[in-house]
Amino acid sequence: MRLSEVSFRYSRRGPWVLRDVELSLGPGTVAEVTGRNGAGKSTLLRLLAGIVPASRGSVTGRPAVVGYAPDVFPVDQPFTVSAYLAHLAGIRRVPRSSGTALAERLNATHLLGLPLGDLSKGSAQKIGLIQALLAPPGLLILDEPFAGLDEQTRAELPSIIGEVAAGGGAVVVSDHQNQLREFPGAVRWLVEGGAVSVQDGDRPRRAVIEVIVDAADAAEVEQKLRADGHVTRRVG
Ligand SMILES: Nc1ncnc2c1ncn2[C@@H]1O[C@H](COP(=O)(O)OP(=O)(O)OP(=O)(O)O)[C@@H](O)[C@H]1O
Repeated sequence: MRLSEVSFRYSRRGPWVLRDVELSLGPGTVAEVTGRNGAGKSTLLRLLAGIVPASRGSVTGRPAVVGYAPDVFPVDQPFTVSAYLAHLAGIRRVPRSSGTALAERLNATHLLGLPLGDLSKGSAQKIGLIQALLAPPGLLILDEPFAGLDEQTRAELPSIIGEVAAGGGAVVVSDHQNQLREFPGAVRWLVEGGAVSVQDGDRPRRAVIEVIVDAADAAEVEQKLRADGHVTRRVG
């Protein structure tokens, strides 16, 4: 996917939020978007997701399936969580069980029967994340996903991001707390003064190794690897 000379403003006479942005995003790339409050991180994410069109320039090569979790998930919809996820599963042509499986993984099964309007901010954030992951995304965009989440879900997020990337999806995460700083292979985009600069840093390249362990030890090994900052994924 490529952004060429992209500029954006919210209204015809409004101030430019982003100017002449040049970015490319390959399959399996994880990009962390940083910048001060109001710099334009959410705007850049909306442009990438296709929620808003570029005012000037072009956005090309956007993958067909985009999962987008906004910074504030809109809960003013008259559905229960499970009806909402089932409805979306239908639209995205994935089994209804996808939502339930993700709810289990993200410790959200207790939310399934609740009306969307009754969700707390953190719970709404979780459902926003689940809906973004319902169909395996070619592009996953997470706007400040760490902000409202509980500790357990927060700890799970790097693995989820790693899995999407390992499957060839690109992932863009805005994160002003730099929680992905240590994420192996992530690139950093700094939004500042309307420009987006790619921060190279000395990040090690990512490598994937397969480790086969006794099933009985799997949870313990996984926990140790994660504690050491590695991204793990159960296969089979
Ligand atoms: N819907 C909108 N209409 C008009 N201006 C907007 C809109 N959304 C954001 N802006 C303006 O665009 C600029 C960039 O906002 P944006 O939300 O993209 O920044 P951000 O870096 O994500 O900030 P934060 O870290 O506070 O979420 C700000 O000046 C903001 O006021």
